[in-house]
Amino acid sequence: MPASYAYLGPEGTFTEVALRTLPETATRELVPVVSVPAALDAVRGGEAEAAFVPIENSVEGGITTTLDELVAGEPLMIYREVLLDITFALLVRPGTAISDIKTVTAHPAAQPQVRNWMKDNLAEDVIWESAASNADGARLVQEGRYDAAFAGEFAAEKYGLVPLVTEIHDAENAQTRFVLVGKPARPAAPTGADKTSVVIWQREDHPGGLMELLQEFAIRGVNLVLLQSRPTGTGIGDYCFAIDAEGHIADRRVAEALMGLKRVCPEVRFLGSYPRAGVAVEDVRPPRSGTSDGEFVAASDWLARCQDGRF
Ligand SMILES: O=C(O)C(=O)Cc1ccccc1
Repeated sequence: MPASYAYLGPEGTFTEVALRTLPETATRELVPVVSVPAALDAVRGGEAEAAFVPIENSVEGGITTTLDELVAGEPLMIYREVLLDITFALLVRPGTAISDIKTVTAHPAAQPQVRNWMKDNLAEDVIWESAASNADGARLVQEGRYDAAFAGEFAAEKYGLVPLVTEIHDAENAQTRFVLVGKPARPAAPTGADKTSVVIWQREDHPGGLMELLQEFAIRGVNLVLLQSRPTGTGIGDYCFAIDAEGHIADRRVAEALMGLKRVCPEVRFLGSYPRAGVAVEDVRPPRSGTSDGEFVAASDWLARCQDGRF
């Protein structure tokens, strides 16, 4: 049996479309599961080699279920990311007119991307209910549970539906980011256009606390591309921070920043270093003066010589 990747299903999700862009899926069995936690549990339980799940969208920010699952429980690591342009279609059973629509459904992350369109085009009292995924919403329309679903146009045929309206997106260029997650192992070698994800916990609430943590990146010239606070669940005001930084853990400036955080945070969870989707190596900004690998190595060599009295 080939190794399997579990993904947020059922068949026909944006997640599946994004997953199929990864060349290695040609040799994997792709298994749709009902939720993000189910996909990650399949990895934790050893039933799947990896899970593929949405993690961030350009309109609303983080997909909190995914972040919360990665923050807690048995550690997992991100190995790949995929960016997908998202535009919705309004899927209905054949014969449904727009004026017949009393109930609609989709994944909660779809709502902010279709809210204005709904206001302008559907009845004022239309009822929205969340589905486990956009394709699951389509399946529920097929079953007659709702009148319409926002989903990818490609999902229509699978569920015997028709796209009544296509190209629905309140924000131009809306994208969703998906990640391939597995059990911890050595990250792939740097490609030159990489990203490192970590979750950090603050020691205790104090003035400038977050700034002190961010400083570990800033002084080493490491650029951040995501900062998301999540409640730890231990009390009001207790937060951890999910951070994506440019660079790879094999880069000295990133490694030194992580060591700096490890010294001052009660917990640092390394979530992986992996190639950055949509960024070519030639587009990566060169390290700020004084933060290249060569400069870090030269500085530690110099220190060793001082400690030896060999200068
Ligand atoms: O993959 C899907 O279809 C999902 O349900 C997750 C999702 C939700 C909103 C935008 C992109 C992906």
